[in-house]
Amino acid sequence: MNGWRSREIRSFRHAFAGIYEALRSERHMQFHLGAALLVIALAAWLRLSAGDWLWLLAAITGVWVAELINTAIERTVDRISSEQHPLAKAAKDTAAGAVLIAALFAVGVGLIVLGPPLWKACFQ
Ligand SMILES: Nc1ncnc2c1ncn2[C@@H]1O[C@H](COP(=O)(O)OP(=O)(O)OP(=O)(O)O)[C@@H](O)[C@H]1O
Repeated sequence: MNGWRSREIRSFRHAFAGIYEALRSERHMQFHLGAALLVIALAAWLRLSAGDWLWLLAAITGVWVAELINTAIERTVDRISSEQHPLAKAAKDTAAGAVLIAALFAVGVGLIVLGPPLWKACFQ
């Protein structure tokens, strides 16, 4: 039981270390953190419904997961070789494409969910 628990704690520690490392080294991750905090603050200020919160949290999670996987793929490709190769380019570009799709989804959700109540709060 104790062994199982310490293994679980170690896994959590490794996962948090990965998130910290990505945040420390990737300026895109820092931007995503700032954007997520801003969106959460706005959602709290606008007192959005539980359904709206779910859309926002899904969008934030999607971007973070895509960016973390993108970072892992970049690191793996760089670890294998620093030589220029079309497959290395394809791997990195495809991973970047995943981030782009998640980010576009997040922008869409932000406009649909935050746009109308924000407009109302600011201009009506
Ligand atoms: N080994 C390689 N072989 C061929 N093309 C590469 C290679 N490494 C990077 N590239 C090309 O350069 C682009 C930028 O790669 P890089 O590793 O600098 O990531 P990045 O765009 O700086 O990402 P981030 O800003 O998130 O760190 C890649 O998307 C790819 O098109």
